[in-house]
Amino acid sequence: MIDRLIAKIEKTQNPTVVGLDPRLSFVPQYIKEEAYRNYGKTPKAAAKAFLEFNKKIIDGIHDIVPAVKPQVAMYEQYGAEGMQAYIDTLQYAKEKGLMVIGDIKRSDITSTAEAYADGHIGKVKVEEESYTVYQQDCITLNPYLGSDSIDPYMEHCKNYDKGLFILVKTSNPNSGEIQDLDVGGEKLYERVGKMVDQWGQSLIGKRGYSAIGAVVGATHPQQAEKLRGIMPKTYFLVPGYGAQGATAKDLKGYFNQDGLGAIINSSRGIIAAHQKQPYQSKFTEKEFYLAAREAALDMKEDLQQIFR
Ligand SMILES: O=c1ccn([C@@H]2O[C@H](COP(=O)(O)O)[C@@H](O)[C@H]2O)c(=O)[nH]1
Repeated sequence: MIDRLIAKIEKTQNPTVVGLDPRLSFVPQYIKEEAYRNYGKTPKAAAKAFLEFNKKIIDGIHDIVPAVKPQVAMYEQYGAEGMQAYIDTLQYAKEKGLMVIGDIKRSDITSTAEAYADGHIGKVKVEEESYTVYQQDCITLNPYLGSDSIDPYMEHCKNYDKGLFILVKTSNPNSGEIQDLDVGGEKLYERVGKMVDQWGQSLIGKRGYSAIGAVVGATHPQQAEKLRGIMPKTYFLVPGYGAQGATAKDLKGYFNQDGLGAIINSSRGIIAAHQKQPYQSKFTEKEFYLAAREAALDMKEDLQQIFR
């Protein structure tokens, strides 16, 4: 998985992942009106509107970014119909050649983790038949339950060429309440970083990076620099650029000398660009996907300064 991701980053010359975190307030009126006409103002209508919205966004960006990161919470809140929109979004993104990072942040005891792993990055069996339900190349996990909670996913990474991004230092303002605690002379996030690096050693790809990556928020550049030193073979998934305030200037320390090692996420900053300047003045509401494309190209150019 990690070699495929690196190949896509190199092909697009763009270490960006577009977060597919739809909200009804982002969806243009014409899409919502059609959904409400067909299904009333129901969770089903919201889900149908999300799928239509996502497909247009994917059409707008699929050739200029390597990956998308659908955030499951946005879909799950609408129940079964929402999850169908999630599943259909994954499939459409894969059809368009994108790598897919499912932001599902799961964590549980081994026997339950096996079910999550089968469903999300493996296959589920119904008697002698087996099915791929969620078309994801990698998923996010919470490491709080320890290594036995991660093991089932590691097996599937090996068997199905999949990957993980494990929470190490999250972007939210209060992440330090737990992640910065002192544990025997080091910070908890450093200890977790070392553990993730260790877990990843058996899954190093041809390019020298592991299929077991880490989530490291763009809003914590000092901590990221420490982690970069602690875990040189671990790819970082970096949320926090754009809507959460981080800029390209904060991001140099997230990358290795080879120009690889990090992929930067922006969700609201791209998919809701049509509601913000300068894009709002340039594009009509119906052209929201063109606004997203331009915002993604602007982000690509912004990130170039890291490598100059
Ligand atoms: O530490 C973390 C881990 C995950 N996220 C997720 O990334 C996106 C960020 O969205 P923006 O609109 O670009 O702020 C969202 O899905 C979060 O759940 C994170 O922000 N920080």
